[in-house]
Amino acid sequence: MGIRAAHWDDWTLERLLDAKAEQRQRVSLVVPARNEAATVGDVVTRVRETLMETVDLVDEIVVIDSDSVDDTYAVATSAGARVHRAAEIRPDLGTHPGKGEAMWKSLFVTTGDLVVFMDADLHDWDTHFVPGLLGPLLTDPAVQLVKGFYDRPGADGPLEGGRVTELVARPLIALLFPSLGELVQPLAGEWAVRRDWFASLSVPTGYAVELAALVDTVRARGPEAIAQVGLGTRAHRHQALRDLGGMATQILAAALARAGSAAISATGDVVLRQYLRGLEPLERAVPVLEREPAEGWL
Ligand SMILES: O=c1ccn([C@@H]2O[C@H](COP(=O)(O)OP(=O)(O)O[C@H]3O[C@H](CO)[C@@H](O)[C@H](O)[C@H]3O)[C@@H](O)[C@H]2O)c(=O)[nH]1
Ligand SMILES: O=C(O)[C@H](O)COP(=O)(O)O
Repeated sequence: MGIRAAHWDDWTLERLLDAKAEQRQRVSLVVPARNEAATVGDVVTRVRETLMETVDLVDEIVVIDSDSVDDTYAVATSAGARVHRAAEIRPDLGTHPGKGEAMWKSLFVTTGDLVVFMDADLHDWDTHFVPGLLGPLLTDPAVQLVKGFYDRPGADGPLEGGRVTELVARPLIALLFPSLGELVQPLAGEWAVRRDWFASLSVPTGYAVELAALVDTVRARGPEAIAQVGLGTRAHRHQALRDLGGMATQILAAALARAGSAAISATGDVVLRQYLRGLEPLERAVPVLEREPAEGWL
């Protein structure tokens, strides 16, 4: 059996609420956010109103403020989230920049048996993303990790949007991890996982957290431990191509480390040289560090 695919409305909300109550599962929504004051309030408010206050699907909404220098903390707090600064969570364990770091640290301040991750920069999305991602976890005990997928509309057709997906993640999967080849959006920031499983994984501190979790899950538990759920359409803020170079470097580092490359050290920074014009390089230090499984400290 390969990776199971489903659609978000394959389960009624009532069925998911019943399953959650029967299994006594708690659900945490975790939103890692760095400088997302413009959009994080909407994400928090809509999920709180529809899935926490109207029904009992989500037990807590936790925003992890990832070194923001804007009003992310205040906006998310006003919207009704519990907000933690990543650097202030378990300071004894040190602090690193990055999205994966924020997600790893979230394990120390959340209580959900099931953890749903959502990006904070969404501007075309809906609250059905959350029950959709919970569907396989609440109805199939073999599933450990659920990825969302969606159409990413763009001016030049459906491949537009997802530059790192098309140019880095899919080629890596084809070459090194073909059992993940059925995934429509392997890098989606909207995914859900059983707490115990995520806590058992090594977590890259940067943007490779998604690919690493997929590779480690399929290797340890097989494709039947992963499900993907169609969520409709999603649009987000786009990063500059130059910044995506850092993301691509992190994803390549995590993938090559898992392929056994001795050239990859999971401890330091990689220097990425980019050129705006002429021979003068713009150097950027890209962290490729990984956190050891959180379960050792929980
Ligand atoms: O240091 C950081 C950087 C980003 N974020 C947050 O992480 C989310 C996604 O970041 P973004 O820069 O918008 O990522 P994308 O360019 O959209 O990258 C896609 O691909 C990445 C690689 O798999 C995933 O991590 C992302 O979730 C997915 O949206 C947003 O809420 C950010 O605020 C942090 O919390 N800390
Ligand atoms: O999935 C990706 O490749 C990244 O999120 C970048 O997406 P974008 O090209 O739509 O900005």
